[in-house]
Amino acid sequence: MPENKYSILLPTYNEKDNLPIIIWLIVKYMQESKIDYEVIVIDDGSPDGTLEVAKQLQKIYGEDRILLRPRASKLGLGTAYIHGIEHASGNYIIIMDADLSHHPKFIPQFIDLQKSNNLDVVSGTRYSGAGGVYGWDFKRKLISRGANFLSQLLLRPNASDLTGSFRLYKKEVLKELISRCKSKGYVFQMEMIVRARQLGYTVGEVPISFVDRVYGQSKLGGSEIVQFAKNLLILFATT
Ligand SMILES: Nc1nc2c(ncn2[C@@H]2O[C@H](COP(=O)(O)OP(=O)(O)O[C@H]3O[C@H](CO)[C@@H](O)[C@H](O)[C@@H]3O)[C@@H](O)[C@H]2O)c(=O)[nH]1
Repeated sequence: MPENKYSILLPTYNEKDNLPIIIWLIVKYMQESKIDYEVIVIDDGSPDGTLEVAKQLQKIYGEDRILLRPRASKLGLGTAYIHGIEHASGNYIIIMDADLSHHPKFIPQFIDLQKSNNLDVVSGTRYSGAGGVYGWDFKRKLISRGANFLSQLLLRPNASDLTGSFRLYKKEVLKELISRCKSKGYVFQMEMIVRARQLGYTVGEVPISFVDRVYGQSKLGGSEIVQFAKNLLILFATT
């Protein structure tokens, strides 16, 4: 049987300070665990020069390990994932934020859990077991908890962290889920898990520590929250 390969998708928008650290950590943990991998950076025309930094990192770690799949302008997180998957050569896809809130040390744990249970999806959870959130102010914690509570109530997905985005998928499963998901914005992450459950795919969870970014800014604003509430209700009505 051919060896497994893991394609790690890193969507970036203004992450020039975080990118060298996250990529260094990914390389470290993948090498230590002897896991075959590639990192795909999907930068959306970041004005801070993220792509130039990514090009330097490609020179350091090699073009077979660090792939650049930039787009000219900010087209959003959901379509960035789709763009990355189109270029992924791995049979497994790992999706994570590039801002250091998702620590690469959890990747081998995701892989171990997937392998030992042949799971279709492994989702990082901040709201179960040893999982947690560090560095958020009260308002941001309330938004995240509120969003999770509301979605648990409406969708009953049997998953403890619906809004998180640190996940591992079998590539074929991810492609099918994407083809069925209609949500845009932050609700997209949620719909992926809901659809996975509906289609009978197996979902496991790994508790993760989510640490708020030190460099740069979150792209979550008031309009995203309003959009989230609207899209959640649409998802509720259509599932
Ligand atoms: N290519 C691309 N990347 C983007 C874009 N918008 C954001 N990103 C990248 O996507 C990652 C997450 O973006 P943030 O803006 O830092 O996310 P957040 O508001 O902190 O939200 C996080 O938490 C949410 C809920 O807990 C999650 O739902 C969300 O996916 C993310 O993990 C970062 O790597 C960021 O650079 C975009 O339009 N295009």
